[in-house]
Amino acid sequence: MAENRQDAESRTGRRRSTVRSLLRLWPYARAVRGRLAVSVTAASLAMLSTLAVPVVLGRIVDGSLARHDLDALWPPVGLLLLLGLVEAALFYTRRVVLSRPLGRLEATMRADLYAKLQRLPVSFHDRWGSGQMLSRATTDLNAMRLFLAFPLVFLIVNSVTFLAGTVLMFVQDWRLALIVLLPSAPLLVLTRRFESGYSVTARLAQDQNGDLATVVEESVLGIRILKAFGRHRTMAENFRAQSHRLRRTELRKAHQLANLWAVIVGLPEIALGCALAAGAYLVAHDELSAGTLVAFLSTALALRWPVESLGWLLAYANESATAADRFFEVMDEPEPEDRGTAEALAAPGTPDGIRFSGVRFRYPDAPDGTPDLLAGIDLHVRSGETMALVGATGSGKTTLTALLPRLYEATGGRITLDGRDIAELPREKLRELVAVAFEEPTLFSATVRENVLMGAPGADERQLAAALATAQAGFVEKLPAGVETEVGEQGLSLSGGQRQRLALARAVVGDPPFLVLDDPLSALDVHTEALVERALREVLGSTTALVVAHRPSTVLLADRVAVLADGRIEAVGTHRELLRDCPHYRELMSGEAALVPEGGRTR
Ligand SMILES: Nc1ncnc2c1ncn2[C@@H]1O[C@H](COP(=O)(O)OP(=O)(O)OP(=O)(O)O)[C@@H](O)[C@H]1O
Repeated sequence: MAENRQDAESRTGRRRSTVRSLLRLWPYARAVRGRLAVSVTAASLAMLSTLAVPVVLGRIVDGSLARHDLDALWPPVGLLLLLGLVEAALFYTRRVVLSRPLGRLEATMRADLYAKLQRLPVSFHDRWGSGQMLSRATTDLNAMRLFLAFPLVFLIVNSVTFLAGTVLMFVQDWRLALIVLLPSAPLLVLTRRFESGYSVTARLAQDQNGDLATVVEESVLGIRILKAFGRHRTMAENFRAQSHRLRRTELRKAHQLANLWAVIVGLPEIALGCALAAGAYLVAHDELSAGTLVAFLSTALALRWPVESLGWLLAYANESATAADRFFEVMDEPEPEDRGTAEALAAPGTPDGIRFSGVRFRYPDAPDGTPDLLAGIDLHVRSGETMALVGATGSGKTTLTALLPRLYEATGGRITLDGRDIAELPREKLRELVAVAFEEPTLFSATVRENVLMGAPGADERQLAAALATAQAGFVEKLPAGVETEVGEQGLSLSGGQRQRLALARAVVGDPPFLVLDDPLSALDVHTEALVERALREVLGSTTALVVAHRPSTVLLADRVAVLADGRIEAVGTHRELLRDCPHYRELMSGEAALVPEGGRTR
């Protein structure tokens, strides 16, 4: 997380172009371009009708009012009323025409982001805090939708209005127009400077938002641990510190915006005051009619909104550009290339089981100079055999098993399943062949049926019942709604043993030919352990399996045992053989393993 924040801060230091970032939204915005055009046209016409009001006012002052002809007053007054109605109708159209398609656009972008997150490798998720993803999928997407709905339209409309108003002012009186436009040059310089400063702060705020979401998520998920260890206060302090940091950044944003706003509002007001004084002088000297002055000042006043709104439109555009950057940062992440082909799968396999040959692996963020975590693994799990994998804590057992379904890609060597190189199998097909149950049996907020069938979406009722029976998950029948009972985060809380048996059912429901189990008996009480063990014996009887084991009861489920040490397989044999011949194994099984240094063995 700390690393994430550092990343975020270093990213904020990078200069970027707001326009370029926003242009990246075009592939999505293209789908609503017709409606965007209608919205911009409607809003432009509405603003132009606002500008027509001063012209009519000028005519009233110089015409019917100057001549004291009240009858001639009604047509222009009626016109003013009509202009008001047209303006209201056009603004309504502008809003309505975009709301529905933009909702769809946001949903499409969110679906794309979600699909991308599913495709990205586990190593990506190792690096990024979940809150960063959460804030991208919610706040950032929302910011981009709002930008297309409002600021984008008004940046265009206000520019058109400003140009039209400027032309009108020059037509009315070029001298007064020059006075009013005098502050434009300093305003341009100022907004440019504001933009670069504000984009850095906006990026920082959005990243800090993501970090804060991660803290909230971790503390909600880990609430039991936090309470049990009395750490909730520390976590609350951590949260407070982070939210304080975010508050400071938000305040900095508000300051930057306030400074810009003061100038954006102040300078034109001064210019307008000067124009009024000059106009009054010209009228007094008969160089300008009173009606033209009224029309001019009304036009200048009508341009206040396009100029004053510039501040927050720029701020919004900046935040949306930052949101787009953060969105595309994820979308641009390279996906692991899948060299696998269907032909490789079609090739007849030999019943060779699982074979690791010279397999090497190191995590991308492993410190330079450290040896590879797996430094040449040679191991053969015969077809139909159960192989237990033991080793000191941190020796790389979980990592080795994660290479089989290609959750991580081996950095060297070759792994074959029944003679077929896993690198040549399409990843999706490979994962149908290799089922996995992890140490922490994760259940989703869904029914028991949905959780189990996640292992084989096409499986029928009979296979579901068989998988539950194999996993000794008879307790399901006693749940309030049987297999339809909601479990997981927002459902019924199950015991550790129950969760582990459902995870096992999920692993076996598709009758996978290869099974990987990461310490399936961890943290179970004696009674539950016996139940899960019985379930495991059933499961292991029909497949080729690699089982990470920490204790003798798990090891005894296996036909043979492989000992992992210093990145290599140190010994392979039956439990008895290894107890007799392998001192390291004896240490591991006798509980002396605690004395074994991380990743290696006692020397
Ligand atoms: N995602 C990761 N990124 C970087 N290093 C990692 C990652 N996951 C694990 N490691 C490191 O790799 C080493 C091996 O971890 P692994 O989980 O494979 O060990 P293990 O043998 O299964 O340990 P245990 O018996 O405690 O479960 C550890 O030093 C760990 O810190």
